[in-house]
Amino acid sequence: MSFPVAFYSPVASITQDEEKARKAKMAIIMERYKDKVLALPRKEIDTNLHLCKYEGFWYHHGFWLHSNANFSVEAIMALQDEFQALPTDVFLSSQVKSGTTWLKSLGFAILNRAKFKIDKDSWATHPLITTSPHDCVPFLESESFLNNPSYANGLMSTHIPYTSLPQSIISSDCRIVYIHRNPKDMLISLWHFMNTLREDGSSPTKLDDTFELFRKGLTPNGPFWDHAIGYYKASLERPNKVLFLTYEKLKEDTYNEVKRLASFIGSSFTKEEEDDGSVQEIVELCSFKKLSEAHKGNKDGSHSSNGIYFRKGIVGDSVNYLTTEMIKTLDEIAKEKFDGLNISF
Ligand SMILES: Nc1ncnc2c1ncn2[C@@H]1O[C@H](COP(=O)(O)OS(=O)(=O)O)[C@@H](OP(=O)(O)O)[C@H]1O
Repeated sequence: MSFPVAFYSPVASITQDEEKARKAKMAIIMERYKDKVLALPRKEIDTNLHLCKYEGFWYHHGFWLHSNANFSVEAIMALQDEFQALPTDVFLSSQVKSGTTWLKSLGFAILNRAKFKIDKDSWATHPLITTSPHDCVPFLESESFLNNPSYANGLMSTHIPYTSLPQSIISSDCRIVYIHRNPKDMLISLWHFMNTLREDGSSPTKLDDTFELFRKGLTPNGPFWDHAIGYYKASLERPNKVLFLTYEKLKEDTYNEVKRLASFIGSSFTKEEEDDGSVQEIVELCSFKKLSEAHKGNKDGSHSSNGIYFRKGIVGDSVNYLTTEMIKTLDEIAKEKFDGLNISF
């Protein structure tokens, strides 16, 4: 399958000339980093998953070489060379399938609440509903961002590991918010997602196979554990700059975590807003229930793919799929990797 051209952009459609221009730009980036990428260790896992290892993490390579490689290692290299963060920027970071869509929704609703009202009567016209969380907050390393950096309105997201972020993000005063998720739930979410993307008629990936890859760290932006550790350590070293959230805590105490998030990104709720129900309205607007109702099953138009980001949205679903042996293996890896660190698994 291929994603719609403007998948991660707020532009529903682009002209043929614009399409030509963006392809030309991506071709330049591909060419610029060709030799560097060719020299990287590679794993051709199957027709849908070709990974290469860069700075300790695995990535897709090539923007159009593979069906779902909207992200690519070339993009990360280009960002490392060129991207300039502003001190006022906010970056929402995550591993895939760890709460990215939720965090994007919350960040966007919080920071834009003066522009896009969050009271129930305004929900129908809110961009999180009329477009999608992924349209509202672009991925830094996505093809559409690289082609349209003007989309960067101060709120961006990324799956890039902390240690590979463009230097200007690390050294500037911007804020980084990371969302971590229990690796077992993340794995099950990823497995379902990969099979949902598989529209080429091939048989679904077996859980055993995805488990094996995950265990070895062979998932896009993996190893999962190293990704979390990078941001966790950064949050300890620079607590005013990096906030480490977890999907589970956000589920358990959404109201207070949303307040904490707002305060961290410099947009605290006033006493008046708390009293008039604004926090609760954001919680509900960004809830799995509201967003999945708005996007799931919508198979028409330019946002046809948005439903794939909503499955169950619960904590602990992995116990319904993983064997006792698989759980034991993953817990042992986490225990060893997260030893001495207060990271949940
Ligand atoms: N608003 C909200 N609240 C709670 N949970 C939510 C929400 N939106 C998405 N989800 C669940 O998050 C999982 C998808 O993860 P990501 O958003 O990180 O996916 S992606 O990396 O952007 O593709 C996936 O988890 P699973 O249901 O376990 O598969 C989604 O259902």
